[in-house]
Amino acid sequence: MKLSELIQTLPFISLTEEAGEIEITAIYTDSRQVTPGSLFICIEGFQTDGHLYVQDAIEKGARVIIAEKEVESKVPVIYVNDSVRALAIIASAFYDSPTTALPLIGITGTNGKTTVSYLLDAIYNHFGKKTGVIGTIHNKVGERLKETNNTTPDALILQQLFHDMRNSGVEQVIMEVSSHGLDLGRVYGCDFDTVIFTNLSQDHLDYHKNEFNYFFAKSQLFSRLGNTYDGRRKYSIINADDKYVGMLKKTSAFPTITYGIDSEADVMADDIELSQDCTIFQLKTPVGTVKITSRLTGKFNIYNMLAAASAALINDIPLHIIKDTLQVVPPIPGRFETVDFGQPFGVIVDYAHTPHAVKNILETCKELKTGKLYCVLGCGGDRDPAKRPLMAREAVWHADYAIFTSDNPRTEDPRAIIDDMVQALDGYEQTYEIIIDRKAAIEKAMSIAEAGDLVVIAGKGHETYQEIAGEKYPFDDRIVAKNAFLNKEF
Ligand SMILES: CC(=O)N[C@H]1[C@@H](OP(=O)(O)OP(=O)(O)OC[C@H]2O[C@@H](n3ccc(=O)[nH]c3=O)[C@H](O)[C@@H]2O)O[C@H](CO)[C@@H](O)[C@@H]1O[C@H](C)C(=O)N[C@@H](C)C(=O)N[C@H](CCC(=O)O)C(=O)O
Ligand SMILES: Nc1ncnc2c1ncn2[C@@H]1O[C@H](COP(=O)(O)OP(=O)(O)OP(=O)(O)O)[C@@H](O)[C@H]1O
Ligand SMILES: N[C@H](CCC[C@H](N)C(=O)O)C(=O)O
Ligand SMILES: [Mg+2]
Repeated sequence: MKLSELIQTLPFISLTEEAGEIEITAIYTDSRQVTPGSLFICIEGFQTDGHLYVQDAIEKGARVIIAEKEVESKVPVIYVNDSVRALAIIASAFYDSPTTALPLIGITGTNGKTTVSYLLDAIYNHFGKKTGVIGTIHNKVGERLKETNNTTPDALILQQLFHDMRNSGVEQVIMEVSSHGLDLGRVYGCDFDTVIFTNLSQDHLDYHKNEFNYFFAKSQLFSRLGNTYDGRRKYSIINADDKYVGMLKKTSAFPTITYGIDSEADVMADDIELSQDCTIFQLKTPVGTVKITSRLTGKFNIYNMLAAASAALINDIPLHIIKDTLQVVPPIPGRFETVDFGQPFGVIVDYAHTPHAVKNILETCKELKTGKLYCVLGCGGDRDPAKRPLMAREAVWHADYAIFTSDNPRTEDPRAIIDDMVQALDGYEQTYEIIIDRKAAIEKAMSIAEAGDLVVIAGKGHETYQEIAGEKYPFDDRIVAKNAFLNKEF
């Protein structure tokens, strides 16, 4: 594509006629990947600054540089005031604005995004639509799975994915939109049709600094709905039981549908029965009421089902398809995943990594066990330290006994993370212990649990690695628990 076409919507750019004719073969933000004939965009990051790698990019064949700060270059440089926004505009243009031709659902909120995306994927597939999914566990184009580093990838990867989806005949895209994704401009240029809010509670304060900024980042998904008034039907779907419902309704540029259990809402759940392996409730919608028996457990999963059902209904998926799907959809990997290897007690692996999620999972489990409730829990390194004591407090408040251990320490000292967790647990010393090594902590829980007890292994869910001192090692809570039990002597 010609450079002049790629940058035509960037403000205040003047190009010589000759430069405008340059054919751009690819776009990169990482100099290490640059190929001949490409355009390199300098992005200032958290670890380093893309402006430092201009020479590297040129040596590898970059023909044009986009920069925010002055750089030395023998090839044309286009200066912009916001490289991240320029990246989104250029990537969208390079890949022919794929989201204008792809119905796009965006899901945001502290907890539940992955679960809602799985549910919607299953509903759309059951309805016969080919889907694309972008989220924490993987990205998916039809049946093809692609690995991912981020819940919401940067604009370049996103537009490449959308392009791939459009070329592969995807009819519906379902995407998790993280607060980082919104705040760091990764979703500039995405034309959302339906946006969903699950809930908001404490997380990521290391990045956002306070809850208002965190909320503001999330709320952008709702104001961003208003990008185009081209006749496409657009809706926001909001949790009526969350304290932010009022503010989000005001922010939303298009009609709002609410869902809830306690507050009056358009889509509601009633007559709820929870057990360890199923959930029963009446799904009440403006087009009828149906009874749902789902394999997803926990009150919080009813909210996830309501969110998915609301988004599907408003997009004309018949209620019977929604019901049939919710009845058969299997538990989401690492989300309230029951691990059964013949042991006489229950084991649940769950991705709870916020105070609210730890509280929810343990409150649900309290109702489901007949014996004691154990919780194995750690907190991630290089992530919001403010949530650590709150997560630990929820664990000792709601479990009979907690074992505090490592999650992904990343670049932090594992012991220091646990010290942060236990700093405000005076008076609870008899109800927890510390075992830094996660495998040993799980083994301990497996060795003390007895018939009727329930062990919740929280924080890592589906993850198949543990990141220690910047290195990723194979680690899967489900396998470690199983091996610990099978090697156990009774
Ligand atoms: C803190 C953060 O968000 N970092 C993201 C960021 O990386 P960074 O800022 O560290 O990048 P950097 O290493 O400083 O590099 C700056 C620039 O120089 C370039 N560079 C670098 C070296 C070189 O030799 N040549 C070169 O050109 C890089 O390609 C980059 O363009 O840009 C990368 C590419 O887009 C992201 O993958 C990376 O996410 C990291 C992996 C991360 O852990 N992010 C977390 C905090 C995150 O975003 N989480 C959210 C929410 C999760 C949830 O709750 O669901 C998510 O959406 O994943
Ligand atoms: N609707 C909900 N309300 C509160 N907690 C929930 C809800 N749904 C899931 N959880 C809890 O949060 C954990 C993570 O769920 P899920 O992966 O669906 O959320 P997410 O928003 O995608 O998280 P992440 O931001 O890390 O990707 C679950 O394992 C469960 O403990
Ligand atoms: N998306 C979340 C995942 C946290 C999972 C937990 N296992 C950790 O490593 O902290 C984050 O990046 O904050
Ligand atoms: Mg997720």
